[in-house]
Amino acid sequence: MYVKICGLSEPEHVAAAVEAGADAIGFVMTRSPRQVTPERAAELAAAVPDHVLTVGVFRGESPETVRAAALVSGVRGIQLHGKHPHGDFTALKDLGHTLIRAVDVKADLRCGAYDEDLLIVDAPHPGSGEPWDWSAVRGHPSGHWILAGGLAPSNVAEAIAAAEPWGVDVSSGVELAPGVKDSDLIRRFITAARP
Ligand SMILES: O=C(O)c1ccccc1NCC(=O)[C@H](O)[C@H](O)COP(=O)(O)O
Repeated sequence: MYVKICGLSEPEHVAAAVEAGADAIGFVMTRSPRQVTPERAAELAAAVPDHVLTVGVFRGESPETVRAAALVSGVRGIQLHGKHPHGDFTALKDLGHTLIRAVDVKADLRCGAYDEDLLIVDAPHPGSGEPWDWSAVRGHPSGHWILAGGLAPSNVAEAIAAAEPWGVDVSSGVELAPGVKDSDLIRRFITAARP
């Protein structure tokens, strides 16, 4: 089970996620309680070993803005939320980054339909921590797809059983308050996702 921990902003939580076995960690570089600047993301990403994918998270920015932030931060993955057209993915392809399309269940659920490498199927409000009917997506996405939205240590096993994803992604469920991560919750989430 591929596990991504999103919305990190402190070195201790980056270290906890890496040590606990996260496959990917996300730095939110769009409006959010978890927003970090590209420069701060660069500091955090510098401590991450190569086997863990560092991801910049964006929503609605132009490809030019995303490209600049990705290059300053040094992340190796780009996650686009919202109604980004296919052309935005095409415009970023030459970077060679792992491209991630993040959508809700009503979108095109074929991973690769927008030339992306990974697909995240999320709640309608990303980063809200709101659970949704994960079983509704079961059997619909194709390829490497990641379930997100309202996941937590207490429910991630249930969500995996309901949706049968390739991976899982969490933010609010490993926080004490919006934007305040907790190392113990990060460890518990990863253990629960990979029993
Ligand atoms: O985290 C945010 O605040 C955010 C804001 C704008 C776009 C995306 C955002 N987060 C993206 C993520 O990858 C979250 O991990 C994902 O939406 C799940 O969030 P949660 O329900 O809080 O676990």
